[in-house]
Amino acid sequence: MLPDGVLRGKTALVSGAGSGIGRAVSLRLVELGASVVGVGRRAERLAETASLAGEGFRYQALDIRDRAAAGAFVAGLGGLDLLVNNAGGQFIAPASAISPRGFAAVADLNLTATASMIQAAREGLAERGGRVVNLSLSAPERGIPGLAHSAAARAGIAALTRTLARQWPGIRLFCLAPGTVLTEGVGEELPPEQLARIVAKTPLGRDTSTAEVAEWVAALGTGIADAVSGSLIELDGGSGLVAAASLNESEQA
Ligand SMILES: CCC/C=C/C(=O)SCCNC(=O)CCNC(=O)[C@H](O)C(C)(C)COP(=O)([O-])OP(=O)([O-])OC[C@H]1O[C@@H](n2cnc3c(N)ncnc32)[C@H](O)[C@@H]1OP(=O)([O-])[O-]
Ligand SMILES: NC(=O)C1=CN([C@@H]2O[C@H](COP(=O)(O)OP(=O)(O)OC[C@H]3O[C@@H](n4cnc5c(N)ncnc54)[C@H](OP(=O)(O)O)[C@@H]3O)[C@@H](O)[C@H]2O)C=CC1
Repeated sequence: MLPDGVLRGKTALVSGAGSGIGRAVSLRLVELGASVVGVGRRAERLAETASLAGEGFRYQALDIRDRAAAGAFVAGLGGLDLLVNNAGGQFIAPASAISPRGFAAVADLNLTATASMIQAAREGLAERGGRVVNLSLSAPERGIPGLAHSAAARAGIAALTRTLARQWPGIRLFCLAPGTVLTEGVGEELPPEQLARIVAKTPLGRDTSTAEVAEWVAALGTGIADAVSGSLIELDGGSGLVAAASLNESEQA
């Protein structure tokens, strides 16, 4: 789809590069010519991505919630063309079963640590007219039963994305919100029958592939996206138009 070599000379940082969407994004960016730095907590998963990517990908084991280490690492990279905040996740639970610590853990990963990554990369991105792509959830503002903590955090990132798009016009920022992407990670959270039911309810009756997410991330790193900033782009088969999926058996808990 995108022309060969369109990202040649560009440097990208991808969090959560050792699995699922983050791995697919990293491989595609390298294929299009970018130099990619991948981070995540598990070095062995990052090493697997490196063996698939070959030259053009290097990695560092890093917990993005460790503000000091993450900040120093990101700032040490210098000029950056693309920051992909893909590391994220949550546990599925009724709102009434989410303890304050559970809420804080999910908010920390998906909101505060992600915001710190953007802050740490700001100078390096500004030098190069860089871009930030924040992976989000489809329709967080419409509410997602089962994901009260994560929906709140991702709605926060959407608001941050819009605010920074106004305050930092030298950097373009986007939220990219897949609906259901059948990764190992989502498979650990939900059984296949429930995932199939969620997918069947989308207007397009389909899931989103990791390759499709990767192509959008790559496109947002090119001139195609020059006229856009602050937007939430939903790659969700239209599911957010009808209602965000409920991940709890009962919506009232
Ligand atoms: C269609 C779907 C769309 C979405 C797709 C995807 O995102 S795909 C990606 C899919 N992959 C993922 O999302 C990644 C998987 N998720 C994770 O890695 C982790 O949940 C985490 C990083 C979000 C938090 O990790 P952490 O190490 O910081 O947390 P910790 O272990 O230290 O616990 C802190 C608090 O949380 C509480 N708590 C924990 N679990 C549950 C539960 N099930 N129930 C209730 N509560 C739970 C725990 O009890 C404790 O509170 P307490 O008892 O002290 O009051
Ligand atoms: N799959 C889906 O249907 C959807 C996914 N998303 C979002 O897309 C993103 C990728 O999801 P997916 O690939 O499916 O799932 P994964 O669970 O495979 O991806 C999450 C990645 O984040 C990394 N990560 C988690 N916590 C941290 C941390 N504290 N510091 C650094 N890295 C961390 C994990 O690596 P490690 O454990 O080694 O640190 C892992 O590589 C997530 O934000 C997810 O919520 C959004 C909508 C739908």
